[in-house]
Amino acid sequence: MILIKDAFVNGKRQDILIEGNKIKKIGEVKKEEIENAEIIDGKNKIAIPGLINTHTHIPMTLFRGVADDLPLMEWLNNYIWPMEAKLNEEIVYWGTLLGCIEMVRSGTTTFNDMYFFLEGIAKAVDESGMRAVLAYGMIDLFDEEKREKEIKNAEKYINYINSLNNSRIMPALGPHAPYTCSKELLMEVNSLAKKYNVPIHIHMNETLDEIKMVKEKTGMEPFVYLNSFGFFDGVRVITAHCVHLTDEEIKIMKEKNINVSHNPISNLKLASGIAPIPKLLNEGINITLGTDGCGSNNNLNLFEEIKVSAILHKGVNLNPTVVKAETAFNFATKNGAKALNIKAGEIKEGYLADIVLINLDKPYLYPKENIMSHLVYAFNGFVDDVIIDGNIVMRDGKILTVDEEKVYEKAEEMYEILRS
Ligand SMILES: CSC[C@H]1O[C@@H](n2cnc3c(O)ncnc32)[C@H](O)[C@@H]1O
Ligand SMILES: [Zn+2]
Repeated sequence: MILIKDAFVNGKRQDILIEGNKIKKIGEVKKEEIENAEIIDGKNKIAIPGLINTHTHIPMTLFRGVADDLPLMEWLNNYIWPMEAKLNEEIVYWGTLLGCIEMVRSGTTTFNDMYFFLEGIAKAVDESGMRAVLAYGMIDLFDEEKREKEIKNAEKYINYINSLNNSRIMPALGPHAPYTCSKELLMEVNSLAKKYNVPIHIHMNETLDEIKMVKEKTGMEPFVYLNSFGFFDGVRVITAHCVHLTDEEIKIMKEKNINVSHNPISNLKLASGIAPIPKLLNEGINITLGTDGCGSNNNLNLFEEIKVSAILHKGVNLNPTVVKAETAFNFATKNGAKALNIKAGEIKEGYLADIVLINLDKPYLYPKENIMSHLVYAFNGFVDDVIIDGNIVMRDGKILTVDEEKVYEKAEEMYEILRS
């Protein structure tokens, strides 16, 4: 049992009692209700739900700063993919641990990832104590032999993740994008998602160039094309980016209940464009937030994404009311939980105990009113305590699950291999 005593939660001072991996009670907890509970003093701290990052390539922490100031296709073809050819389980494992440390330190408790070498990723996630949805990233480049290999790999990894029997680590399918995956592969992904009851995580409509490629090949915009062969039918889909969309595509997204992972910083840095979030919100589409990988962001601090999503759309729409503070905060909490189908993203009795505490004694969090505003517009993301699945992962700024110094040392070592 864990008791968070006297924290500021859901608008008032109260206690939070955690039993197992769930929140048992919120309110006043009496001595008789707790046996051997670990007590965390919440005085002067605010408790918020752990943040949910819905689009990452976590081992790409090791690609931070290696190829800046480039457009997507040049970035991928000339820098990222050649370096990714050197990856192995060990490199990915240490890169993932580095990413987990960064996310925990900035208040993220769950992430939705697409990458290669999932055994290394899953091992690191398990050790770090984080919650994650892991998809093997599939690319067949329209080649039949590659397609068969990718489908086998994807199925193998779903079975592998399931075999871990760890409720914090869930499988998904990750076809990279319509410009790198054939129709046959995408149709097989739809069948596998139904067979294993797993979500699909895919890049959609990130740049004008890729949309042009899909239109030249199929005569249709990407969402229209995928919808034409039932890709969105009967499955849960999280689509990253969604920057350039036609009205017809937005209609499909609404009809098919598609979840959007909005990645404003990656989109700005790669000069891909700005997603029409206010328009999607008006249609009732579920908007969540993702950082994307560290090669294009260049960090995993979701608080930055919250702030940018709240201010960017005001600026481009010349309207300060379009994405309000609480709306942006919900992108990173409630909405992310909905997309990933987990009972998290809110501090409520019966919900998963994924809780973050922030010490309010910081110059940028005074005066201590309008806390939601501070979290969105003023906070830098450095949190103090993190509980995931009912376990204390960070306490008073110290990560308890991994040896941080060793990870930093290994990250440098792995980077040397990648750049050699
Ligand atoms: C198939 S695993 C994931 C694959 O995606 C690459 N990637 C990283 N960021 C982006 C992005 O913004 N758009 C498209 N692809 C991206 C990553 O390097 C892996 O190769
Ligand atoms: Zn991505």
